[in-house]
Amino acid sequence: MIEKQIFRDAMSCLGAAVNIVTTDGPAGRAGFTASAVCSVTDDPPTLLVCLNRSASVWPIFNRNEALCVNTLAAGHEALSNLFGGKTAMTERFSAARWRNGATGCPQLEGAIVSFDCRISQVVSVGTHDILFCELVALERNDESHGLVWFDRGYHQLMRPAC
Ligand SMILES: NC(=O)c1ccc[n+]([C@@H]2O[C@H](COP(=O)([O-])OP(=O)(O)OC[C@H]3O[C@@H](n4cnc5c(N)ncnc54)[C@H](O)[C@@H]3O)[C@@H](O)[C@H]2O)c1
Ligand SMILES: Cc1cc2c(cc1C)N(C[C@H](O)[C@H](O)[C@H](O)COP(=O)(O)O)c1[nH]c(=O)[nH]c(=O)c1N2
Repeated sequence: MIEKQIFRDAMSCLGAAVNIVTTDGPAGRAGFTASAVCSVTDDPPTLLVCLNRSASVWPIFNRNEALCVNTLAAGHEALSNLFGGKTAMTERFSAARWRNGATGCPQLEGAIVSFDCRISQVVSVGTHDILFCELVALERNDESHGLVWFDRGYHQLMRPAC
């Protein structure tokens, strides 16, 4: 069996977009930073998000049946740290501007793209739940530069034309 630390060190070699995943609904509002997000199928358009069941936000996502994946732009590093740390939910949300999407989940103003989704299926694997998320609506912002989590740090990605 490969040790956990060896696995994490190897996974740190995979660059990934950084996202703030939000929810709102009967259990209230919550959000956390996630790099474990990817496309599953385009028919129906579906993403997946991996959420640690020990996270404080887990019961809230588990009860609400919707979420929004807000992909962060260059300049969002501090916001990402806030949603990735042990900070109070009011402090996390007061650090940025939000609007409500079609599902009622908070959409981050200035996100590169926001995927507003209904959670269609949940599969538990080890410590995490895989949330399969069917797209309801999306909002794009084609002007901002990108942000990637690679080698345990943030890296800005510039658009070619800028
Ligand atoms: N998938 C995740 O749950 C995940 C992903 C990235 C970061 N994080 C958390 O953010 C913090 C900082 O992470 P880091 O990248 O600086 O260093 P790290 O050594 O904790 O993680 C390195 C890489 O391993 C993977 N990873 C980390 N924790 C994991 C987990 N519990 N389950 C599955 N994969 C995991 C991720 O790809 C991560 O980028 C840590 O607390 C980490 O647990 C969690
Ligand atoms: C860059 C980066 C990327 C991720 C994370 C952190 C950071 C900094 N975290 C951890 C997650 O954001 C963190 O556990 C919670 O925000 C902490 O919440 P509580 O303090 O338990 O509310 C995280 N957690 C998770 O379950 N899935 C993920 O994909 C990621 N990815």
